[in-house]
Amino acid sequence: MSVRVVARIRPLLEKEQAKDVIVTTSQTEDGKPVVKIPSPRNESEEFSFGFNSVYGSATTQEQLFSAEVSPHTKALFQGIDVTFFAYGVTGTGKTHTMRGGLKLADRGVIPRLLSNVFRRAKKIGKDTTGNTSVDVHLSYYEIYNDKVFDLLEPIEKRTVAGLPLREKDGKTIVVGLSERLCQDLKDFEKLYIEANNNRVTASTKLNAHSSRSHAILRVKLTQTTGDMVKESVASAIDLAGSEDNRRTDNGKERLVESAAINKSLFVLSQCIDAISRGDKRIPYRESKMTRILSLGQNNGITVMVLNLAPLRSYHLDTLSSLNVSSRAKRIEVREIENEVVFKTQPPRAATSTAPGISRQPLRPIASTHNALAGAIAKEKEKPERPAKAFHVYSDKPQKPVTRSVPTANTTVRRTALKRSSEPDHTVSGPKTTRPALGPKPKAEITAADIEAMVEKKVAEILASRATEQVQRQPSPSLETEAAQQQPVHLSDEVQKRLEALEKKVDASARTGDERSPGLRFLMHARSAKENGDDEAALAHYEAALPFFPGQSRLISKIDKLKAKLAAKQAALNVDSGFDTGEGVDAGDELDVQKLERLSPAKLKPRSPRKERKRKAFVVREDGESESDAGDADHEAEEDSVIRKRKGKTNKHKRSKSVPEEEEGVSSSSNATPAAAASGPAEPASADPRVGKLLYVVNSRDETRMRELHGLGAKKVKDILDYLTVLGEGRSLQTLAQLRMVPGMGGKTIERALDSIGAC
Ligand SMILES: Nc1ncnc2c1ncn2[C@@H]1O[C@H](COP(=O)(O)OP(=O)(O)OP(=O)(O)O)[C@@H](O)[C@H]1O
Repeated sequence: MSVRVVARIRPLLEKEQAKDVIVTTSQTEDGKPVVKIPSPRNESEEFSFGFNSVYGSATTQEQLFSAEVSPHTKALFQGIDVTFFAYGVTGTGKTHTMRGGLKLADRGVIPRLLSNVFRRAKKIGKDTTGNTSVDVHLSYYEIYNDKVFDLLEPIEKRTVAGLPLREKDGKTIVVGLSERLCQDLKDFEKLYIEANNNRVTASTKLNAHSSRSHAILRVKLTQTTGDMVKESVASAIDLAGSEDNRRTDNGKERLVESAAINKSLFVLSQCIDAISRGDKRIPYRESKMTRILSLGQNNGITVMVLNLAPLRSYHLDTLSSLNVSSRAKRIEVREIENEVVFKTQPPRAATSTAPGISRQPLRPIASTHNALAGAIAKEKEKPERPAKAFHVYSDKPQKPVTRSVPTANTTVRRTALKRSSEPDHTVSGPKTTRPALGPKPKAEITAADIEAMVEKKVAEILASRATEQVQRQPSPSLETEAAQQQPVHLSDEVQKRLEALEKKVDASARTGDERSPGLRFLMHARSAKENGDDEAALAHYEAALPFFPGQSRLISKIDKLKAKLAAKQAALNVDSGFDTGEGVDAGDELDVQKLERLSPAKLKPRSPRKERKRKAFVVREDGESESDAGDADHEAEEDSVIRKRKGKTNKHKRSKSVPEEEEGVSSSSNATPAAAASGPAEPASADPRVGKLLYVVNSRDETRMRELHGLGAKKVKDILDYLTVLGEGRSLQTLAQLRMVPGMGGKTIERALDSIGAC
């Protein structure tokens, strides 16, 4: 079964006006529900995105619950895990959907679900005249700035690092998470209200109670009949909203949070993309949220609610979330009942008797059954039933099952995956042994920490893509590989620009300019853009925004890239034929020709002549002339940031050290990216070792690089980082280029060449 994806459009709020509504609901001719939204470039064109269900602004909480949640409580009691999560831009109604208001009619999915669970549990007890008992345990935690905090514990107990995650028996575990027994709805409400007070919220202009963290509620049901114990979990997740910092007027701290939130959502969209493409490697591990959500790895039922605001002011963000969520429909999950476990000796022994139930953190199930999603067209083979792999649960030494289950006399019949009843002896000591955090833990998370985290994640994603690309290629012998390799050339001009920018960033970091991380992001963004990787460029520009709040050129670049990617995605949807009736509707007003005009990666190959012409004259899809105007302006902005700082801190040195750098940049502003990318190549070296060395480097294969003399872990990492900045599919062509990598001096290269020669 696929992830069920439903869209919910919120009503207009006070002060919002009907004339600004651009998102509407509709149906295809064969009755499939769609959300419609105009193209940001041409209002007369409309995109249609299909979902399993679409709920308009008049939908009540009761209606949504009855249609999307209530039917799954039966499955939950059958032992199937269920996950509901709300996704969408900030202020679109995720918290309203999940939590809702205090009035009875306004209550959201979570209180209604609990109410259902208790009612059903009571009925089961009655129907079985007490033979079956149902225990309900609650865990509630948040992921704030990529750290996990227990919401059922007082804030003073939080540690700086938050709770660690661990993989165990195919599940992602939050180590040390507390669990509370709830007898009835009143118990739950008390706990839930208290916990929500702990949740990190802050005011923003857009939404007075905007949630700054992802909140995950875990409801564990333990049904005991005689010596049989069945356990299942309902997870209800209210994701933090991606947000547009222009509209929120965020302060610096909020901007840093925002970068972390946007990044984790970016990683989620990367996971969805990777799954729907059928990639082997899904980047779950790049963020805690995706690791916990394990979308597509979890067995059971998953319902994603896409919350939408109907307004024009959300246009691009809405389009982007429609794109992501419409792809999520392709994710396959398995509805597998959890195993019944019989009361027995300590479950740890049971686990040790169950061979083969160990998690392969990144691939196992996703790469098998969700390879299906992307490969639906490729092959219809049924993958093997996987070891069960999901859930968000606590492995804290246990109360629930172990407490109520005798520890002798009975045996385990099946593979015991009674994870939450397993005492975890490997878990480190109780949380109180960790250094307690002061009342304001947020103060300890610096902008630099977040910046490093964000940068690392983006770099990792890009690096993993690159690695994957290398892995996909067959691996012929070194000689033939080196000979066959056709590196993409970056001209001297482009190299100079990147080098100059890099110097500026370093200089800015040395003098402690707090915007230096932002400059670094800009550099990475430009590099990605040069290389045609718009997604990476967008991610880096967005990461840079908090450091240059309100900068119009940067904002405009982000908008243009978003529009470009949205159009590109829409074009791909149509092109692949996948989304007929779902996603962009090929039968609608859009046609391939129109999309082609919108799409940056034109669908049809051009003749070389046309291509040359295009490079010379064409206006890029993002609205910038392919001549230098756009980049030059932007560069000027970056330069001005640096010049201002230099003016302040280093005036007297400027005349000596700056000209070379500035010359590099200003001359580069005259170079068009297209022209630069097609500039003349440097002559190839006559020394055959050079080709081999460059081949090994460009393979991005860490192990092979480490085999060369002089390339230790740090240097290899520097090379990989440099290649990441260079972009996917790009490579170093000359030793001169290799020398630009930090730490790759002449001696190092000589040693590496010698070792190549020796092998
Ligand atoms: N279906 C709805 N009916 C009535 N009001 C709604 C609905 N959906 C959202 N709202 C209102 O819209 C505002 C924003 O909603 P909410 O706080 O749930 O957004 P959110 O997506 O959770 O935002 P964030 O990501 O910032 O937490 C709130 O005032 C909420 O009451």
